[in-house]
Amino acid sequence: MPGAGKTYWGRRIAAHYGLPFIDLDEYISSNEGKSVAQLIQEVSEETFRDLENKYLIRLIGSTDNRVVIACGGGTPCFSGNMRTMKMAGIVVYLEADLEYLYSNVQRDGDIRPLLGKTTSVRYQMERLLQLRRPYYEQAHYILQAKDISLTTFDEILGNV
Ligand SMILES: Nc1ncnc2c1ncn2[C@@H]1O[C@H](COP(=O)(O)OP(=O)(O)OP(=O)(O)O)[C@@H](O)[C@H]1O
Ligand SMILES: O=C(O)C1=C[C@@H](O)[C@@H](O)[C@H](O)C1
Ligand SMILES: [Mg+2]
Repeated sequence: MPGAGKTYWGRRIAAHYGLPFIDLDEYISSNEGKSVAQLIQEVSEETFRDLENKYLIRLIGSTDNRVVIACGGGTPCFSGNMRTMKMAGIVVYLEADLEYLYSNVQRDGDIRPLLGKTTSVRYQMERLLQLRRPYYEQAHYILQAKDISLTTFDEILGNV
C-alpha cells in the first residue's frame, strides 16, 4: 500500500546488504521522463498499469544478480504482476494498518492521484486496502511494517 515503506525500507536494506536498489516507480519515471503521478493524470490508470507491467517485466529481465526492488503500491494487484514477481524472487508484503499508512502518506506530501483530494484520502486508502489485501497476502513473507528493522531481513535474504 502507499505509505507502507517499500521505498524507505528497500533503499535501506539494499545499502545494508550491499545490494543494488531499484524503485519501480522511479524506474518508470526516469524512462518516461515524467513522474508517475503526472503519468496517471495525463493518461489513465489503465494505461499506467500497462506501462507498469511492461517496466516490471523489463526490469526483472535486465537483472540477473541479487537486487532489491521496491514495487509501487498497486503493482501486485494488476496484470499478473504478483505471479511475475514471485517467480523472479522473494516477495515481501509490508503490512500496516490504515493509521500507519495514512500518517506516512501525509508525511511525505507527494501527489498521489489515486488517493484523491485531502478529505477523501483516508476513505480511498481504506477502500484500496480492502480490495488489495488478497493480492498482498500472496507474498512469500508478511512483515508488520511498524516492527521492521534491518535485521528483520537477515533470515529472508539468507533464503534467497
Ligand atoms: N519506518 C519508517 N521510518 C521513518 N519514515 C518512514 C518509515 N517508513 C516510511 N517512512 C516515510 O513515509 C513516507 C512513505 O514511505 P515510502 O515512500 O517508503 O512508501 P511506499 O510504500 O514506497 O509508498 P508508494 O506505494 O506510494 O511508493 C516517506 O516519507 C518515508 O520516508
Ligand atoms: O497504490 C498505487 O496504486 C500507486 C502507488 C505508487 O507507488 C505509484 O505506483 C502510483 O502512484 C500508484
Ligand atoms: Mg514507493
